Parts: sequence; C-alpha cells; structure tokens
Amino acid sequence: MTDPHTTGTSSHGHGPFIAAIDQGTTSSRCIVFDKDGRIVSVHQKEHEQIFPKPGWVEHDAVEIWTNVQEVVAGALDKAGITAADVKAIGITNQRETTLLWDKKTGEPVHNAIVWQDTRTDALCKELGRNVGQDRFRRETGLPLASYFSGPKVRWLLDNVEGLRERAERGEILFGTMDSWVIWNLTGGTEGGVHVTDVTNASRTMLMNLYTMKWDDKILASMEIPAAVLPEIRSSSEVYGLAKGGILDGIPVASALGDQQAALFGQTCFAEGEAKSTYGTGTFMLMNTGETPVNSYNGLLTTVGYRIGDQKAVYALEGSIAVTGSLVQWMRDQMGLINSAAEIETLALSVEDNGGAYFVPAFSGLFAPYWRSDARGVIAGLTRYVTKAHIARAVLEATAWQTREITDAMTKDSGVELTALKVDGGMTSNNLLMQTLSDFLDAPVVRPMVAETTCLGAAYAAGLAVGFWPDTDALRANWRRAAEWTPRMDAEQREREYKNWLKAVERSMGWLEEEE
Ligand SMILES: Nc1ncnc2c1ncn2[C@@H]1O[C@H](COP(=O)(O)OP(=O)(O)O)[C@@H](O)[C@H]1O
Ligand SMILES: O=P(O)(O)OC[C@H](O)CO
Repeated sequence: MTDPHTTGTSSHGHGPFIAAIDQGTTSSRCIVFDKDGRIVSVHQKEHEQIFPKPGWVEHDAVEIWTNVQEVVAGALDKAGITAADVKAIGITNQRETTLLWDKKTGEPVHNAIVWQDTRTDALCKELGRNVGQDRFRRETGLPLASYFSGPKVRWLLDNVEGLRERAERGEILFGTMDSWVIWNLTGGTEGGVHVTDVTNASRTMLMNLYTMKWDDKILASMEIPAAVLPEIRSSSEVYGLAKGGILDGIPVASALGDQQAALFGQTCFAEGEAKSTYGTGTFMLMNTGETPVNSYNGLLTTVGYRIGDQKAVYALEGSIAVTGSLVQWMRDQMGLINSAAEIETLALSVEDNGGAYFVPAFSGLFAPYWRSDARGVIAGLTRYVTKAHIARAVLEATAWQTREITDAMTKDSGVELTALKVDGGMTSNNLLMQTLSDFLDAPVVRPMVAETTCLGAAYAAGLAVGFWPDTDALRANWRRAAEWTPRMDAEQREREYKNWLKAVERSMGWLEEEE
C-alpha cells in the first residue's frame, strides 16, 4: 500500500517547468508539467488510512509531509531536472481535512481529522439547534455537516487536553492540508507562511462567502479563537519562496482545493461549464460566475477560484462521499478483488446487477441529501446474487449518485447538461464511464490529461509567475482523449433509477439521534 509509484518520463524538451503537489485523501503525488500542459513525470505515494472507531478517519500529517517531500524529489528525479528548471510550485489538496499544530515545534497536536470522519455529527446537530441551520448556510454556502472543517477544529479544541488554552495564547496553528504543506515548504518553524486560499477557506464553514473573510460571528458560535486561523489569500499568487529542501528558493504560487483545481485544470472558466472528478469520493462542480448561486436542491455554494486580485469565481458543487473508496473497501476490507482495476473485470463477468443496489452511505449521505443518519446498505439481495453482481452494483452506485447530482444541478442553475467532462482515477474504468453515460443519458468526455487536479494547480501557479499569459492560453491545451455516448433504453434507465432511489431511502434513518 505504501510503495512509491512512478510513471512516465518523456522527451518534452527543456524547461522551464511547473511542479504541482497534490496532497490527496489516498496519496500524495507530484507532477511536473511542461508549457503545453503535458505531463513530464509523476511520483506518487499512498499514506495510511487510520480508522480508530466506526465512522472516524484520520491521517498522520507527519507521514504526509514526509511523503510530499519524497514525491517531489521523485518527480524531479524522474524528469531528470533540478529545482533550477522549476519556475513555480502549485499546491492542491484534499479539502476540509483538519489539522492543528504547534507553531514553535511544528508538531501536530493530533492526527488530522479527515473530511469523511463523522465524529462531529452530534456537535453539528447541537449547533443546528442552538444557532440554526440556515445561519451557517446563508453566510458560508454550506449545510451544517460533519464534512466541513469548523466543527472538526471545535472537536479538537474540546477534546485534546489543554489545547484550547494553548490556542488562545496563540501557540497553535490551524490548517487544511494546503496550509500544512505551504507552511512546511516555506520554512516551517523557521518562518513558514501560514496561509490558505479562498477555495479551501470556503470549505471550513468559517469563511463568509461574500466578504471572503473569516466570519467573527460564526467563529464565536463555534468557539474557535481567531488566533489559530491562516491568512486567506487568492488561489493564484506567490505566497512565499520554498525554504530548505530540494525546492529551495522556488516560488510557491498557487493553492486550490483539489476539486476546484480540477475545475481549473478542465478549463471550466465560463459560466455553466462543469466537471466531475472520480477519486476517493466524487465531486461535480459547475462554474456559476462572479456571484454565488444559492442551492435549493442539496448542493453546496463554494468558491471556484480567484486569480490574484481579480474577482472571485463561484461554483455549485455536488459532493459524493464514497465512490473510489468503495472500490478500495471491496479490495482491502472484503478481499473480493486484488486491485481497483479488477473490479471492472469482475463486473464484466455478468450482464447486470442481478437485482442488487449498493448505497455506500459509509459517512452518511452527502449531496443532495445531507443525511448523517444514513449508513450503507445493499438492497435487493437474493440467493442469485454473486460477488460479480455486487461489483456491478458498486460501479452503478457511482453512476446513480452522479445522476442525482446532475438532476439537482439542472434545477439550481437552469443549465441542461449537454456533456460531462470527467477526470480522476476511476475514469480509467471503461465500464463505469459507459454506465455513467447511460444513466445520465449524455456524453461523457475525458481530456488527454486526466490528472486535471495537478494540472489546475500547475496552471494557477504558472499564471501567477507569468509562465502562461492568461486563461485563453490554458484553454488551448485542453484536448479530448475519450468519449462515451448513451446506449441504454430510456424505459430501462428510469425503471432502474426508481430502484436506486428506493434503495437510498432504505439507507436513511439507520442511526438514532443519541448515537
Ligand atoms: N480501474 C478502476 N476502477 C474503479 N475504481 C478505480 C480504478 N482505478 C482506481 N480506482 C479508484 O480511484 C481512486 C483513486 O483515484 P484518485 O483520483 O487517485 O483518488 P484521490 O485523488 O481521491 O486519492 C481509488 O479510490 C481507487 O479505488
Ligand atoms: O482527495 P480526493 O480527490 O478524494 O478529494 C477529497 C475532497 O477534496 C473532499 O472534499
């Protein structure tokens, strides 16, 4: 699980290049890009997933920082270049995952609490009762849910002994993974900069979506001292120079949450353009222009990106907690497959799902339901069902959940889906992509560079240092690599969609209030 994995070097000529670091949920990777936005080298390393209790998910932030340094060195080595060839570094990251660390020693006070972790459910319910659901959604664009960072910070302050006092004395720093990586890259205890960008800040539930500043009233209601917070900056600007280490002296010039980075990498710069990224979870974002669009159908309002001192661009987001991680679960916990790719072979060994529907509500249900009381179910089981049918149901779960999001997106934005741009690790699964096109009844297109998350971070960093002149130059790099078109009979689609929705209902209400 922790073996480093490198791919591809090529003869893309001589630099300069941009290096992007993607600190993801499953792994950290570094990709070196050339001026045409082509991949020169990749180095990637998985980190441990820590599950201390049902519903809890943690990461060791020190392991992550060690891996980040290793993948950077690996990617430069593989490309046959040194830091002198790198014009800027871009950062992108799993969002919401929350870390508090000691400013003086640089040591985390606790493992990072990962976005999927549900330990703050009860706290969120309490905040909802005391402060009101709408209050948070109005200012931050987010429903009160354990997914977001604010409640996780509060949990740490309440549960790590003596931490609140230390935080109030200004000894503790909070950050999502972008802040942690940038702080360490720029010197750590030796003057590291403590910043985050607007996209990551928009996922904390602590930033006001309209002013782009930390919201004092929300901080007060969450009982979080302002002293722990990083400075909110744009997504594309030089935050500081890397200090020490292999990248010493190179500008750190972008930060975007990974899903916003993918929106950027897919060059969705115009209002109405959307992408969906299939990784550990799945996240569909639609660019909605310079004003936030409220959702009435269970989507999030979030910041898409902000380039330097230009106006921020907003997005609507449909977040699905469990997609690729369900495939991992089939591999690691169930032992039904040996590799993620094997799920396709297994699923293809049968014609259909044999009547089984798998609702992977492992962290409750995210969009469009936001039900923390839901838990996973497999519905429709009979003696007929084999592991191959379950494999098929696993893939279909991702496609049906996307269908629910696209339906909500159309209702909220008024934009009909004409084609879906996709990316992420799961898009190498052809059966899944065909199923997706069938269930959406729309073409699904994948670009030449499927690593759009890193590409987006590289683009934003490159813009900040003048490596690329403007977003039009980036658009010119987008090329289609693959397309799937619908082949499913409409009646069958609607019949199966109804079954899916019935299965979803059965996943809800599993947890009682006091649990
Ligand atoms: N061929 C495949 N079929 C289905 N799922 C896959 C396949 N290859 C990878 N995955 C899943 O995709 C995820 C990895 O994708 P990636 O984009 O690297 O994720 P992340 O950025 O969230 O770490 C894993 O959860 C893995 O189970
Ligand atoms: O690391 P990923 O690609 O699973 O993305 C995680 C998301 O940012 C969570 O909001």
